[in-house]
Amino acid sequence: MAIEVSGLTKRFAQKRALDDVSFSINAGSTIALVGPNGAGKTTLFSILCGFLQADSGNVRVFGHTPGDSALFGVLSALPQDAQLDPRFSVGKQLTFYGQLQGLNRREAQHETARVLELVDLSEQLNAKASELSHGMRKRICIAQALIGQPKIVLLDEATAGLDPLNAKAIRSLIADLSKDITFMLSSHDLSELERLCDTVLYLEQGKLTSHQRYAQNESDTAFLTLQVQQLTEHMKEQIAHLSGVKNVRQSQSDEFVIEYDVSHKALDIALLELCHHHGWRYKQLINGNTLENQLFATP
Ligand SMILES: Nc1ncnc2c1ncn2[C@@H]1O[C@H](COP(=O)(O)OP(=O)(O)OP(=O)(O)O)[C@@H](O)[C@H]1O
Repeated sequence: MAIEVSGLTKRFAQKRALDDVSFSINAGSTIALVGPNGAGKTTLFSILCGFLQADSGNVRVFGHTPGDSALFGVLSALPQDAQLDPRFSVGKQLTFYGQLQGLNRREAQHETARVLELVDLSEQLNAKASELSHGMRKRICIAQALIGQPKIVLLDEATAGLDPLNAKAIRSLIADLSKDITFMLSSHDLSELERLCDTVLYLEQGKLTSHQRYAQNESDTAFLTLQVQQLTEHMKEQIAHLSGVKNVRQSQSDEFVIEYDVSHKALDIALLELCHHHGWRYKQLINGNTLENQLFATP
């Protein structure tokens, strides 16, 4: 088990930042930590890293108490407000960080080259952090979190404020590395999380209100999400009449979530034919039920 948390509570004065939180995560999972501002995500990260002490409850990371020296180099984190020192070169800072992890100078330099290549910034080895763009600095901070080949990496808002290309580069890197590393990602970008993660922890006012494996389907039910340009009368009823459809729910003003029997594999085609037949203009047809719809479904 990568992470086991039971009855975790953390207070700041009267405020319960985490309130009796329990969950467990298998090694190899990619976990989304979701929740509104102030929900307790950063507090949870800080406790897992050993930066903050819990008031009560039990927390284990690969069987160890957070902060235990056995987790040195095993767990690493990118804090939300991670900063590089503007005065020193990227290479110097990453090498220093590697040495702090117990590598000798040569090993640390080698490791610096490896992680810079991972984030596609090898040419910036001698650049000072102050000379880099925001996106580059963020990628360097991610490189720093990967030094020493950790088994679990916590990334708090790794792609916040990045342009689409930089964000995509980081997502691909996480997807590539997730075969060997357990990632826990906090983000407000649900579409990003649903592409990367197989498990979702949803925190709200310090409470874990949802802990689900985001496997699209392990039952005989599948989902399609249809977004249309404009809703027309009886659209919902007409979709519901298609063979295999179990339920149709309007999730947004222009969106339906269609639950259907998984044996009706050609329902997507039938749906597109129905759109064509009625002249409905659709924006997109998504295979599955979006994370947003799963978390914020209105009954
Ligand atoms: N050092 C602190 N002192 C006092 N209160 C704190 C402290 N750190 C966090 N809190 C409070 O604990 C609650 C949880 O904060 P936390 O930063 O963990 O939320 P978050 O989910 O990470 O929010 P965001 O999405 O805005 O980053 C908030 O009400 C916050 O005000």
